[in-house]
Amino acid sequence: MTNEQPKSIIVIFGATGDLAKRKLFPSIFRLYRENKLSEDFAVVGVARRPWTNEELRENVKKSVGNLQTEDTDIDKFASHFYYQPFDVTNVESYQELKTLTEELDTQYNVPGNRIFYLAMAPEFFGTIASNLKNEGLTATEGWSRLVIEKPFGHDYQSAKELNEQIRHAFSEDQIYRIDHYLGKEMVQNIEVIRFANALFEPLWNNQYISNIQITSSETLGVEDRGRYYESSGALRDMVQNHILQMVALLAMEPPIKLTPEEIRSEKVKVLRALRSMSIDEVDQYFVRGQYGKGIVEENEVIGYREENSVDEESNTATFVSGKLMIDNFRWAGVPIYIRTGKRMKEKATTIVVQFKDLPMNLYFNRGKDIHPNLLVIHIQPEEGITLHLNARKTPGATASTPINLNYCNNCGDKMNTPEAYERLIYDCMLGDATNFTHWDEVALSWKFVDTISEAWEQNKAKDFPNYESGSMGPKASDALLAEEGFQWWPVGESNFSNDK
Ligand SMILES: NC(=O)C1=CN([C@@H]2O[C@H](COP(=O)(O)OP(=O)(O)OC[C@H]3O[C@@H](n4cnc5c(N)ncnc54)[C@H](OP(=O)(O)O)[C@@H]3O)[C@@H](O)[C@H]2O)C=CC1
Ligand SMILES: O=C1O[C@H](COP(=O)(O)O)[C@@H](O)[C@H](O)[C@H]1O
Repeated sequence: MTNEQPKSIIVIFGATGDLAKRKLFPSIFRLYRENKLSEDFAVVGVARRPWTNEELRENVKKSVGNLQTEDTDIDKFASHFYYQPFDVTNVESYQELKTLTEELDTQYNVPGNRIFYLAMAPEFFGTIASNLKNEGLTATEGWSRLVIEKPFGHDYQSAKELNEQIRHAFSEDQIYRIDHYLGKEMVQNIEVIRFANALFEPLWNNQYISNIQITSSETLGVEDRGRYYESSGALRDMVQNHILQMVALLAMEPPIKLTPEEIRSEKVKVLRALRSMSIDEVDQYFVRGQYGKGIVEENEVIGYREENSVDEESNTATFVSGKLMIDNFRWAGVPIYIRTGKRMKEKATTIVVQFKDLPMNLYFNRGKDIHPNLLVIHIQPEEGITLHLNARKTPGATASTPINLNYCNNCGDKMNTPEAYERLIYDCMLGDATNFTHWDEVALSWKFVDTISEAWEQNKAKDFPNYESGSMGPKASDALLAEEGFQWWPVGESNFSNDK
């Protein structure tokens, strides 16, 4: 992060909601605490609840209380927050919002810069964007940017319609579509690990890599989001966005420059090269699962079909694993395995790059001891890298033993690692769209995922629930790799120790 102190008025639509409380207020506070904001900023919260400025400020203080340090004045921070109660479908209210933001420009010395953060249900995105434009809130002397939360559509068609609605009011370079995985330190680090190391980039292709595995497992169930999740499932909730974004970063060609346009253009090429499937072929490449009851972190938990707002015969997948093929020169023949699910054994996001075996290994009994070189990128909860190598441990011995080289990015000081939302809000203030998703990426991801959803809607799962809570998913997910002689490597903490 740079030390610039961008000035803007941030309008949060949905300021009384969960996202604002859990992610947005704390992230803005951290930026303030780290002196990234100066005193020249204001936040206007919008929602229907008849709160006052004081009530919003009290809620802000509550949500950031645990982040306070000795040298931050939480009351002073909260005094930058203002509240405007209105229904976003009510056009007249936007004039009052306009007047307030203009007054705040003068009070906080802000040159007309605006961030409109839509922390609300997607059905309101189009209406808010049009009203902002039609009522003149975007016609200021400074810049205006629109930040949009997920889900961006339900499939390609609905995403396209939503995009068209928004584009009537904002140009593509004013739209910042959030994918919070792109704000994670180690996701941003993929590019650096690849392009700043002479060791990896020459090997980063189908001559030397046998397969890549991306796991994003959660221990949580659907919590109180049953209604949303029933229409989304793991495929739309995680694969269409976060997982495909990681695939694109891992597989893209080196961009000619590190500009948002060049990086995006390389990511788009990967998404275009994803092997498409016919509906009948989906089962060869993808496995779905739904959790039943079980034990997670020593607690008994209920199955998905027993969760609130979930159909007791639900066909929704809470787990997806799949084999992606990228049909281009670099990756032809290298499977990229992905898996994500709720109520799994461990909370971890881990990427494992498995290198091909040597043509002949003098130190191992071939077929018995196989210790391939692995590069493991730990995205969360640990942030770091492990390189699995082979070396002689005992002096004079002829045998080789697997050893791990570990680098941990957040072991020293977890407090100071910026949160994903903190980075993304700051990037947006600076006008850096690198870590936001462009429409072209969203469109291609939906087209890829739509075939799978269609296949699964046509052929209902007959074996749901098919994995126990606290496991690593259904057996068919292991079989997907076993068919080609591979196995899922351990994820999370179990892959982050020196004694393996
Ligand atoms: N919560 C999370 O962790 C995440 C959320 N998201 C996305 O962020 C968005 C917001 O989610 P979340 O905060 O959880 O949702 P909530 O339901 O908690 O909040 C919704 C907000 O919208 C306001 N609202 C609803 N209708 C209107 C209206 N007609 N006019 C004005 N305000 C209205 C509500 O306030 P009031 O009732 O006072 O009007 C509330 O502030 C969604 O798109 C979600 O998918 C994405 C990733 C994670
Ligand atoms: O976008 C989402 O992500 C979370 C997982 O995010 P993480 O940062 O905790 O890995 C997931 O729980 C949620 O269902 C999904 O909407």
